[in-house]
Amino acid sequence: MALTVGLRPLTRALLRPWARVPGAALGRPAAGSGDGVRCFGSPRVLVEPDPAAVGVAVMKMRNPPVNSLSLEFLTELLISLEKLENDKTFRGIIITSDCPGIFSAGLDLLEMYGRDPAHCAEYWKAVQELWLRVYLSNLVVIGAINGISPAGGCLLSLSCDYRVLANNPKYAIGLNETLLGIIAPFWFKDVLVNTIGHRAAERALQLGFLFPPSDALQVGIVDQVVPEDQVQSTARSVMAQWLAIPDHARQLTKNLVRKPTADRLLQQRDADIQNFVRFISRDSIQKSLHVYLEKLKQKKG
Ligand SMILES: CCCC/C=C\CC(=O)SCCNC(=O)CCNC(=O)[C@H](O)C(C)(C)COP(=O)(O)OP(=O)(O)OC[C@H]1O[C@@H](n2cnc3c(N)ncnc32)[C@H](O)[C@@H]1OP(=O)(O)O
Repeated sequence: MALTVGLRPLTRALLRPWARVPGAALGRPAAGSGDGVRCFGSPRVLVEPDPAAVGVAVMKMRNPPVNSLSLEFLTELLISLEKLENDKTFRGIIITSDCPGIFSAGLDLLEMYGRDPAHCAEYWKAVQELWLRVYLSNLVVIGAINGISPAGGCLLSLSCDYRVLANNPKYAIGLNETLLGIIAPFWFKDVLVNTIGHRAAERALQLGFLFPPSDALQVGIVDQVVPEDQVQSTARSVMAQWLAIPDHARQLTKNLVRKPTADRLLQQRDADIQNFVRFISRDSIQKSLHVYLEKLKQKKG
């Protein structure tokens, strides 16, 4: 899949420090790992082969405190995913979090608040890019959702082929954009509609529902809810089932199902960026973000 990234300077800047992280150089055996065992990643994205499953990589997101999807973090995720996609050793990835109780807090509000239009445009391009990369991946992508997953975190989860959520009432998942006074873009909406159906998506989106595990399972925004200590093992068993299907048949079928949705964005990426920049730059939207950020701060104090 040839995707235009437009992130090259940042990508290059990010690649350099990796070489300085012992055992973290992409595609090279890690220090302390056995010969030929690939263990790679970046400061915020830990990627390791699953020791219990051949051809499976576990990608752990580690951008504390809440795995918010900053531009740097998105870029690291993109690079890791691209490397995995190109590494014929791997047929599947399990995406999970290294931040206790939080899968991902979604898009980084500080990338959208008080920023100039050029920054917002670059940021949105990276958000689009991550979605396309995960959604259209040739690999089997399983989400092992071990924490709360609002908005952009939910989109990332919805882009996986299968979602396993830990059964903890704090771990809600959903597209809660309206609660922030912002609007989920059409492609977020499309993915939700594809997953839970039109009527359920209509309610969930307008009301900004964050579904706790039992409701999430009932509405179908996740495929399975399991005790917290079984999330990884369940993801692994599900992966085995998906990997039992010949890759070419599964990949072409995935493409058949997902391409029309992806194409809707691919056909209007620039317009989508411009819409985002126009929308997010409005005074009223900046005020809403300010209020929401203040609420997050006050919650603490
Ligand atoms: C047209 C626009 C389309 C946009 C589409 C998608 C939008 C999004 O994805 S917007 C992001 C939506 N996310 C949320 O609503 C989640 C917000 N966060 C929370 O509810 C809580 O932080 C969370 C439940 C995830 C974790 O709670 P706690 O463990 O109690 O942590 P804190 O709330 O104290 O947060 C720690 C620290 O992180 C900052 N934070 C949290 N979320 C974000 C975020 N999404 N972006 C940037 N920063 C975030 C929070 O403010 C705290 O910062 P400090 O006070 O500086 O420590």
